[in-house]
Amino acid sequence: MPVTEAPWAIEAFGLRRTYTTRTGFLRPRTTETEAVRGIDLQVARGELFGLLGPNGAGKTTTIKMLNTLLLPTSGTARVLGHDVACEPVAVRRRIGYVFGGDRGLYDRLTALDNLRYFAELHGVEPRDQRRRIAELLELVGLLGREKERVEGYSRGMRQRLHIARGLLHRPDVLFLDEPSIGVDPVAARDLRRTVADLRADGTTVLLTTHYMAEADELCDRIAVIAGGTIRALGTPGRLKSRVQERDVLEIEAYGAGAEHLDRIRALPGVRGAAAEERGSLQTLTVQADRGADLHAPVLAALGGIRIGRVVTREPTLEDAYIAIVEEADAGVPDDEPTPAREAASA
Ligand SMILES: Nc1ncnc2c1ncn2[C@@H]1O[C@H](COP(=O)(O)OP(=O)(O)OP(=O)(O)O)[C@@H](O)[C@H]1O
Repeated sequence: MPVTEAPWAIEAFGLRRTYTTRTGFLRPRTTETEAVRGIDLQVARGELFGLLGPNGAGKTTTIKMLNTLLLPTSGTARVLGHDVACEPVAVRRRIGYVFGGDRGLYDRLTALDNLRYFAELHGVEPRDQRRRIAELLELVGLLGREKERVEGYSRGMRQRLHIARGLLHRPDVLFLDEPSIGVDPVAARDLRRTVADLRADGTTVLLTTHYMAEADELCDRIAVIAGGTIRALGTPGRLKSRVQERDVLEIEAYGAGAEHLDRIRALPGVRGAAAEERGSLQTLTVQADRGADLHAPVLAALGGIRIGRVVTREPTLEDAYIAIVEEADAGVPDDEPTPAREAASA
């Protein structure tokens, strides 16, 4: 019988995961956290798919179920046609997993020795190792630096070495969990280029990131997860179209509190307001109906506090993301089409 390859690189249907934790010694208590509450997802072969969501949304839990590190509480998922729960070995053979941060490399070894060690661990044939490692060092831009100890590497270089490590066994699907965390902007740009090259080579990539510009630049499609469910799914353009009828007012402020944001949210024409803190400076982002001139009323709502730069700009993917997550927080029901719902309505 001819072997037919699955059309999708990744599929998930009704994927759920609940964590059970026990606390207390004398009076033990069990707490249940529903981290993922029914995710439906289909990622095409060769696609670069982004998972975005606030802290605790369930992104890492989803990735860990898809890459066989965690068993789903219910639902099913397949990678390249292999069921993650019933055929974990077949799945592991075809995937790579790269996570951000400092774990997973041997600092006292050179980059080359790290890659040799992991090549052995992944069962890369000894005669292929030298060529494969050279290819990967070239791909991630570390050729010429491979004989240096990793302890002297910058964060960006470490991340690129992590990616090389994850690709040693030529996986068809690569899970990249926050690769650019803590990496400076120039190194992050180099990393993005490496990720784009992977996609150009035909690798399917599932990427989680908190950097919207990164997701906008790289991803073919994005799913926004909040509270353990997918709240929006589509191309970056499609997600941005959700906020295209809006203007965004950006205000630098010093000392704005929750009461100021509430006052702004109550203004007619305002669709949402969020604040990002950087030291004593806050950047307030106010989304308003297009054409509603809110300059004066917003400044009045901030009466009494020091204001810096004020600009009106076009909405970005980040604004769409904020709008989606705020709707989720406000308990607005989500009406995203999912594979399961599409099949049900067909
Ligand atoms: N091992 C665990 N035991 C208990 N609860 C957990 C465990 N791991 C995660 N959680 C909880 O599950 C929820 C989802 O966590 P998860 O790490 O999947 O989110 P995330 O979207 O990856 O967040 P972040 O962006 O912060 O990495 C959170 O409420 C988290 O506290």
